[in-house]
Amino acid sequence: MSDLLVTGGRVLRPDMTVERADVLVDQDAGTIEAVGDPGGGDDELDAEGGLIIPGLVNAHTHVAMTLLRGLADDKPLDAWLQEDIWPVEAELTPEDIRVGAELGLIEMIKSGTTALSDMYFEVEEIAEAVEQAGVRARLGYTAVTVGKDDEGARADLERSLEVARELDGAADGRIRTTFQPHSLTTVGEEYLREFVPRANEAGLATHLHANETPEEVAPIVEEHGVRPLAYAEDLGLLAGDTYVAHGVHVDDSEIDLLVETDTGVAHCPASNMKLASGMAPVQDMLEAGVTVGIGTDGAASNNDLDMFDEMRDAAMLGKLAASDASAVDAATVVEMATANGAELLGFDSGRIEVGANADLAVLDLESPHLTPAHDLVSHLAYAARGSDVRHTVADGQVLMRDREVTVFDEDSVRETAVDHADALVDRAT
Ligand SMILES: N[C@@H](CCSC[C@H]1O[C@@H](n2cnc3c(=O)[nH]cnc32)[C@H](O)[C@@H]1O)C(=O)O
Ligand SMILES: [Zn+2]
Repeated sequence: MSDLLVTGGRVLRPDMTVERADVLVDQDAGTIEAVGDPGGGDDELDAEGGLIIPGLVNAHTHVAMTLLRGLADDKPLDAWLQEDIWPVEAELTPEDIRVGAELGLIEMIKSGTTALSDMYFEVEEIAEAVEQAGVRARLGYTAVTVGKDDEGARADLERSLEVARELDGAADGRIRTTFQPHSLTTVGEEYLREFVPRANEAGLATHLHANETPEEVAPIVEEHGVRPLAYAEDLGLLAGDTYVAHGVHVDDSEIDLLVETDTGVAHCPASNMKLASGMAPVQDMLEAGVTVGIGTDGAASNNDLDMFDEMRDAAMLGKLAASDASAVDAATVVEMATANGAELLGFDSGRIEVGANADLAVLDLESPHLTPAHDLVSHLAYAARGSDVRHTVADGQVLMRDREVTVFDEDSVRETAVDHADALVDRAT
């Protein structure tokens, strides 16, 4: 048996208290063996002057979109997707997606993220990158039917079912999957009526974009006479193990539906601000009992994958949306980015506790911007940055030690990514 002792630091416990403790990791089982003063350990990680926190969970992203970072900014969702993003994505090769995913995963590991929920295509490439990265992921193939003929539309949805079935449990169980209709407006009703019941019968979890912009809500209300999530429920989309990305424009009846159907929300504050999509009623959803996690969305609408940024954005935007400075407080955003995200993704992670998955990060506290340390939970939400992470561990394995990523050759991935991004833009323009 091999053990890893994370030693000399303080630990953030599930009840949001901080105590001085070491964490002993069972590397074979990939779980936390002891918290306190267990001693031992075949290997050690120095957490002196640091804080051990659960690895952050990015509940909604498109990890390979790192190659499109900074390519098209300052536009609303529809124009951004149709005029800029989709034409370039049409030129993406499997190799592009592989290196884009590797780059994104390196960025995540370097900012303390140990699990992600991803929506994209060429998912086999993303799965291989995730396997190498050592993190956990919910992956899937995203189906779009608008602009496709019947054959193309069906093939896309079949692919989404097939990928969800085939990749589930890959990478020793670190990879789980979801069925992924892109959204309620980009997949036609006839297709949703046919394929959603099939996904439910196969016991697949479902992840889709919903209620992101007013422009997406209006046509659904016009055509079906009901709010988008009522339409989704009618389609059977909320019957299974489902979570929706965004959930910005949800009314009280839809919040009730989310609670009744136990449907979670991946809140993406930076993307919602950047595309001017709107302000999600996060405090209302949390008070009603909805499980709300936090996601960065893709790097082209953020423009980074740093979950510390995202926690701060979630707190700030949540207060503004509620016109209440006490809304979406520091402890709440930390819980959203850890335990809630893990619950959405279905991983036994997101907390430093004996028996839980050994997914954790060690944060360096000895920096001017984290001094003094009146309240470390406040620092996590409002002052810390991804670059403060010293070590990252997932499934008991060290993915970054003293800021050195151990699972990829960072420089080589960065160089390859630049070449692929340049060639991609040349092809697309
Ligand atoms: N199979 C599809 C690919 C869809 S992947 C998932 C898509 O979601 C897009 N995307 C990224 N961010 C957002 C968002 O905030 N809302 C909706 N779509 C987004 C992303 O660019 C990508 O095209 C096809 O053939 O077009
Ligand atoms: Zn998205």
